[in-house]
Amino acid sequence: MESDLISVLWYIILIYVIVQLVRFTRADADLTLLWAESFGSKPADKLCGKVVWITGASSGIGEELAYQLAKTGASLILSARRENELHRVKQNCIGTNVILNCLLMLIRFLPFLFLPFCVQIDILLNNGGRSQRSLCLETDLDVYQALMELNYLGTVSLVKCVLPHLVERKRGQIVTISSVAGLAGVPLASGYSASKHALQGFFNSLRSELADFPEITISSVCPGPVQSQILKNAFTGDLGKAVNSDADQSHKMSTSRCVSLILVGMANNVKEMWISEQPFLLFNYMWQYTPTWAWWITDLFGKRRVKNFKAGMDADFSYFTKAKTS
Ligand SMILES: NC(=O)c1ccc[n+]([C@@H]2O[C@H](COP(=O)([O-])OP(=O)(O)OC[C@H]3O[C@@H](n4cnc5c(N)ncnc54)[C@H](O)[C@@H]3O)[C@@H](O)[C@H]2O)c1
Repeated sequence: MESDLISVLWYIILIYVIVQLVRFTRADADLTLLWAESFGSKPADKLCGKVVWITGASSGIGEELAYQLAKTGASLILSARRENELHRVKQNCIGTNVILNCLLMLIRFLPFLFLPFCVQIDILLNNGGRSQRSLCLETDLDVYQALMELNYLGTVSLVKCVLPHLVERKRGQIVTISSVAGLAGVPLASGYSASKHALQGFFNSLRSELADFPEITISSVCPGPVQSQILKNAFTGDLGKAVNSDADQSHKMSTSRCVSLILVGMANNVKEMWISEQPFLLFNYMWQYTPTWAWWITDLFGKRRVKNFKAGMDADFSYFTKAKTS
């Protein structure tokens, strides 16, 4: 009788483990973030009325962040390199943001009422950045310098501008779009990966320095491949030349899903968000918990990635069964 009970218990545990494994194969974010999505605060409840500064808002993840944040009722400050693209994004946001429309009416008639909103920043969203597609042996030192200046030092300089203001008010949020390349090594992106690792180190240290300010949240977002213009804008080995390829991106996570998860993380003060479809999510867990296996797999796929790149093919497709030409 007792042994029957133990057997039943083992079966229940086995079924539970199988169900969790099946669920994990469909997961596109780490467990904390998925839990927050199901049971945590809703973005519209937490982010409505916040003043959010988004860098790199003219395309990709930054553009989608602007749209989804506008829908929650947040007030936005958008910045990027291309002014005309920013105007396009602004117009699209105004179309969806009721509060922004009301504010614009107020600006027209009572400008002084708008001033307090202009000077206050609740959330700095460090999103602007560029990637890289080149072998270390073929990459000028200038490219490494540019990647560190843009992705790392550019972000640090904005943090240094905004942080004193958050500390004075004892609250606020700094959210930075790092990358899976900030947690793991990525062949053909040694400079990009280094700049994102630098961000991880910086923000993990800063978070602890701010332990006396529990209402200031420092969040790092580590997405895997997401649809955007990142590949088109990526540095090559030559500083003056971008990749400029319109390669198929259908294998990547949709921008809207990635951004909706980022908003969930922001609303629930999640400190590190892993956002990836499989197998990249599994790869994140391996880098964290079984690095020896992760190195072995990185070498295995890295070889194919480099081989495809040398053959003039789209390096990203080396992770998938069918390699496509760029
Ligand atoms: N798309 C992905 O697969 C992916 C994965 C992980 C992390 N990320 C990160 O997400 C962030 C957004 O990238 P994306 O994928 O949306 O690419 P994207 O190229 O579509 O957007 C990048 C944005 O950064 C801005 N930018 C680039 N250089 C700049 C500069 N010198 N000064 C100011 N702004 C500049 C661009 O104008 C653009 O608005 C980046 O930090 C990137 O590293 C992207």
